[in-house]
Amino acid sequence: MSLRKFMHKRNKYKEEPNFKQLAILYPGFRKIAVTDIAGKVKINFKDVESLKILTKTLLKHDFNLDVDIPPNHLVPALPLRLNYILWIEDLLNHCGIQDLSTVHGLDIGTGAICIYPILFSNLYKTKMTCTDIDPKSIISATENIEKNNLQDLIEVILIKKESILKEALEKNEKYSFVMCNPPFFETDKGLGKKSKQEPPRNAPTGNANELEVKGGEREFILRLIEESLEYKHKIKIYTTMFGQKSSLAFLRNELTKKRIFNATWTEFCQGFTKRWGIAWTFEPKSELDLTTAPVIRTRAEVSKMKKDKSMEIVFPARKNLSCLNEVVTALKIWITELKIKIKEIQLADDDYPCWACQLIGYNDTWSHARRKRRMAMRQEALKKRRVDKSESSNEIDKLQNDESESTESEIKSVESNEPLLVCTLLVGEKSEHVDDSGDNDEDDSEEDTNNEKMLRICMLFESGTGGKLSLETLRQYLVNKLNIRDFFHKKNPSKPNKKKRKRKKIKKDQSLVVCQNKEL
Ligand SMILES: C[S@@+](CC[C@H](N)C(=O)[O-])C[C@H]1O[C@@H](n2cnc3c(N)ncnc32)[C@H](O)[C@@H]1O
Repeated sequence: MSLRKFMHKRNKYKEEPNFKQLAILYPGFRKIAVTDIAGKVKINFKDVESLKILTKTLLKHDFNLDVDIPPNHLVPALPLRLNYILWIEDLLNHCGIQDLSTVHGLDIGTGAICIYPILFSNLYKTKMTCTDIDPKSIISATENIEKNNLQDLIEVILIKKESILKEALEKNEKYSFVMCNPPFFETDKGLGKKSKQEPPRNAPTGNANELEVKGGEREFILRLIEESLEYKHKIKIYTTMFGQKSSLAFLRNELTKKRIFNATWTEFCQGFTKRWGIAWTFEPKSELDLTTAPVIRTRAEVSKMKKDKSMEIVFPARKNLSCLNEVVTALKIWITELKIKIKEIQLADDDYPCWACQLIGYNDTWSHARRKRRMAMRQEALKKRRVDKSESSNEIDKLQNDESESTESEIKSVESNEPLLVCTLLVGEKSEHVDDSGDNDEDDSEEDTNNEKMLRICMLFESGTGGKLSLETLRQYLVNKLNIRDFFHKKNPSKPNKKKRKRKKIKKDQSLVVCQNKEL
């Protein structure tokens, strides 16, 4: 499946480049262009030379940049590079920086074209410093910078392998962001491993120095995280890209282990490849909250959530909750009342209308909500009555003791600065829908009898000190708010509700006593 529709919304390559126009305008491109029997102009993506000319032509046509790509070096695919750049722009905007000409960025492992710095300075006049350990890449990068007259904005540093950030931070005290496209593969395994997989759609480019590193991308990024702990606020936003899906969970886990909670991740989707990005900061959340920054997460996430039936609420549409919009509006009100942060997620899923967000709760405002409400009402009533001074002061003391007990455990989680619950919420109308895997989504349609319109809220636990239990209690809270307990009990008549079970138990106990009395 093409991932083009999940590209960043401002990525100009969301629309396929017009190859016919490029062939007319650029003789170099014309040489590699072929016209198929339907009259469509194409190029051979399995040919390295064609890829090189495509990148050079697009840089000229879309950015007025002239570059040389030395032989046997990585040919940067522009849609991915732009996706990463636009995400960084989003993160900077999110922390209040709208004018990117005022910031200074750092690009680790810039490569022979110096692709990220030349695009950043071309697009936004951003000041960039870039590093690499490969002297040949540094020479070529410098030539490309000078060719485009960008030497006032970009400085290049040849660094030693040992440290990732040290030398760049010796040159400049502070950076607004750091970006990095590290070598993906483990030394001596990378290129070999690649050949065992399905043949790549595009010709592989790049040499072992560019693509391989000891320990692979994980080791490299772990080193970057370690070093970030040393330099902390010297860089406002730390980011990196990576190429293996399995690294996502690993790296997020590593950040959590190192108690770096102000972090986020995104997907970069282009053509038929997906890459991932993570970002973290040591700034206080009051100034820069990355957990609420814009991200792109595609349907794989959505499908996963839809398959996880354990944490979902399915209920029939009804007055005031008759469609997706009404449910989302109600949820937003209830969740805001609970002082849970809502971070909307852009899903870019045109086929399945749904709304998704990440919820971040620091305080358990949803457990025992009824008890808390009752307690508040009693306290209010007591204050009003003020009849017997001694009696009421005793009772008020008792209530205050009760309250302080219940809030103490909550305060602990608030003070720890670590969220109690981070979860993803996906809300949609439960309609006939075939997902990516080809599974029909109506497999479990036991609940939607009588052709009633059904709505669905899926909840996926991400992290938090409260564990999955806190998600379950939040689910219970929403079930109560939606007032759909009766619907559940109608569906499962064999399982009476709590009140009925209690009544049944009392009846049973009473009849037992009667029997015992009779026996006596
Ligand atoms: C995958 S290439 C990325 C090139 C370019 N940034 C791009 O996206 O097309 C990785 C680059 O990192 C460089 N590199 C490897 N180890 C490094 C280190 N410790 N510090 C800086 N650069 C490093 C390599 O020489 C190579 O140019």
